[in-house]
Amino acid sequence: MKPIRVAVAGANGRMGREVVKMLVQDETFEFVRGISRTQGGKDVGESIGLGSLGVTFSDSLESALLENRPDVLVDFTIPAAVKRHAEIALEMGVRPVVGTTGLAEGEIAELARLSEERRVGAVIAPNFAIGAVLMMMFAARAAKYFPHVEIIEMHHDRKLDAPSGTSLKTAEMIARNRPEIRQGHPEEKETLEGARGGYRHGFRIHSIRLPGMVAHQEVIFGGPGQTLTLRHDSIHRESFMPGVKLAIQKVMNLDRLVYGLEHLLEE
Ligand SMILES: NC(=O)C1=CN([C@@H]2O[C@H](COP(=O)(O)OP(=O)(O)OC[C@H]3O[C@@H](n4cnc5c(N)ncnc54)[C@H](O)[C@@H]3O)[C@@H](O)[C@H]2O)C=CC1
Ligand SMILES: O=C(O)C1=N[C@H](C(=O)O)C[C@H](O)C1
Repeated sequence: MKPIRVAVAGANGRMGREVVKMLVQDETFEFVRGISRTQGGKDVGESIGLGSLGVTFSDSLESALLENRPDVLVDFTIPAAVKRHAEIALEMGVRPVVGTTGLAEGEIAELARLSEERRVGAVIAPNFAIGAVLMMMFAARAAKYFPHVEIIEMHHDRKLDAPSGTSLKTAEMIARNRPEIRQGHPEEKETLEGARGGYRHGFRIHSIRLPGMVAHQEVIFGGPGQTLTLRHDSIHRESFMPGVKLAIQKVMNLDRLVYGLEHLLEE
């Protein structure tokens, strides 16, 4: 079997580095190009401490895709860049696997339309850690029995978007199984702005940003006389790699966009 040719946008970032490390250790993949903003021409491996890989960075996504013709583009960049990256890839027949968060619902819908139009598969997953995906699935299930719920997401303090993509996806999955009820006291008033968190689908999401953290989330359900807490912790970015690997493999056989790794897991 020919290896799957993969380019990585954001290959010099925290997640990008981990993805490159995973790709070069697995012979079913061929890492063909890194895309950066400022590292053009440099050897990716040397820049990220893996030693020479003989694969360079390009500062232009279009040139990288034209020159290297990857099967898949993995994107771990920034909210401001990801939509255009995915569009460029789809237009050039390259399957995007997107981990970058911060895409609005409407932007995901536009990418889904483009993917279907071009019949080029795509995966957008706000969280590639299988444990986090299970937590979201369990939360959706619990919401049938416990409609009162709040989410607390905790991340490192270099994160650009709040709330996290994971918490928004969790909220969306919970909302499908729960009527939109009013939670808390009907006359509740915030005496400190933001104290009750952000409101989404009828409940609250709270974001914590601190050094020392990686990615953590609690979904807390409350009912008469009991609470149920679901918690997931990514304590290292290697936690995301089995999911990235799965998405790269599965996207090869898709002809539309899949939003969420839960749709790619075996029953
Ligand atoms: N889906 C998932 O499982 C996960 C998603 N993330 C998301 O991935 C994204 C990246 O996270 P980190 O790696 O921690 O961030 P980071 O800041 O360490 O890396 C981002 C990299 O993208 C590069 N970049 C920015 N604009 C670019 C452009 N136009 N072209 C090419 N490269 C560009 C930056 O120079 C940087 O090296 C974030 O949105 C984060 O929320 C992070 C962890 C897991
Ligand atoms: O920025 C991060 O680090 C992470 N971002 C994703 C999110 O917004 O949910 C996934 C994970 O939580 C790590």
